Amino acid sequence: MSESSPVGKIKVGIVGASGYGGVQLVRLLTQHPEVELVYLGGDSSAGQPYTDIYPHLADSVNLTVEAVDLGEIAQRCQAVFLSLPNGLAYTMAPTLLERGCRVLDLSADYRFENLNTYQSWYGGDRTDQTTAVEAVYGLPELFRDRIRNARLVGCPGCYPTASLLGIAPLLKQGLAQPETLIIDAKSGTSGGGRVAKTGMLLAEASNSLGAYGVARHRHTPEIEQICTHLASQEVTVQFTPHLIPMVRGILATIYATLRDPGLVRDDLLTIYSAFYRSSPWVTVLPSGTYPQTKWAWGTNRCYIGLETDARTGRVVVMSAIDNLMKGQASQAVQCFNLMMGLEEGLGLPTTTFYP
Ligand SMILES: NC(=O)C1=CN([C@@H]2O[C@H](COP(=O)(O)OP(=O)(O)OC[C@H]3O[C@@H](n4cnc5c(N)ncnc54)[C@H](OP(=O)(O)O)[C@@H]3O)[C@@H](O)[C@H]2O)C=CC1
Ligand SMILES: CC(=O)N[C@@H](CCC(=O)OP(=O)(O)O)C(=O)O
Repeated sequence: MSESSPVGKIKVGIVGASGYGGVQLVRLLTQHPEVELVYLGGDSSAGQPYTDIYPHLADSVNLTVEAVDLGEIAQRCQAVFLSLPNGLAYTMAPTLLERGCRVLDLSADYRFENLNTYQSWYGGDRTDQTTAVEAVYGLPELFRDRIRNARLVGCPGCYPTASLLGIAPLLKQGLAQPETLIIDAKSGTSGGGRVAKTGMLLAEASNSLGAYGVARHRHTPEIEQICTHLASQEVTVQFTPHLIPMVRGILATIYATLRDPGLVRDDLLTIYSAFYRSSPWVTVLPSGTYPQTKWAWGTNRCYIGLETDARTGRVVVMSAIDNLMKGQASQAVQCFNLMMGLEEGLGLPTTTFYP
């Protein structure tokens, strides 16, 4: 591993720099006051100057994408972000850790405590059990202290981030019946990544709305794993994702039956505000205000609003994030800040462009 640069900045690399996660990371890390971006890696883009892929970054970055060489990466970088399709990070992270790098994986490879769960949803042949057990789930609002001490962080999926931040106070404080949880979530098309897919063509996705992965989306076990941890009992959830014709953003609408049907909206808002008192990136909205995904665009924020329904005894929680930011890249930088002993919000955009 290389020493700190002369100016004392942390040398950082990104593998998967040409993708949507990669380009968010480039934007954030080139503006981060404690980071020197020294390495960009990829596969089909290897050999290309980065600004041939993203000309709008011509004034910010002067690097060429390189083929992945783990020894070379470890020599040049103190921390590495892996922004790759599922199933690749686990072939790279053990070597990078062994050679002294901190690793932040944006894929699903290091999100699961139990590798059997990973393999039954994602396939693959995992032999990195020792590495996987040391990984920390990168949701700072729930696991801040563990992330501070981690060498390897498995950053959450976009739907799990929106869902879990909306659900956490309900389960942690025993306010809702866990078995009644239903999550109805909508995502913009950038959630599918930059790789060409027919369903993401303008002609297919625009002016249309539909569910997919019903009762079998791979974010279900990820959400259930953390819900089980929060509730201290086995939790299953009904999770239905939808593709919505917008570029960025996720809105998760969460339904659950309250244990005490006498609880009203303002009681719950008080509890939510207290729960997130030390989490400045979660904004609990005032009574009667429900979040819009547009408010979170380009920021690391999660906006939460809620309502109770005395007729059904349910609470309805609405949670909005930018899938590429709090749902992916900026959350990874938030974790990086914690791992490196920096102020948690360093270099993270706080306010959206609007409208
Ligand atoms: N998009 C989203 O909203 C979210 C995505 N994620 C996760 O983050 C990860 C990245 O997603 P996203 O940015 O959307 O994906 P993209 O499809 O946009 O980008 C994938 C990147 O992986 C690189 N890559 C693919 N195969 C290899 C390989 N064998 N070796 C080196 N590089 C390779 C590609 O490089 P090249 O172009 O050079 O081939 C490309 O840069 C995924 O695991 C995704 O599930 C997590 C949360 C939210
Ligand atoms: C709209 C859309 O296609 N979204 C993606 C979510 C991508 C993501 O965050 O998934 P991982 O990080 O767990 O791979 C999907 O549903 O597969």
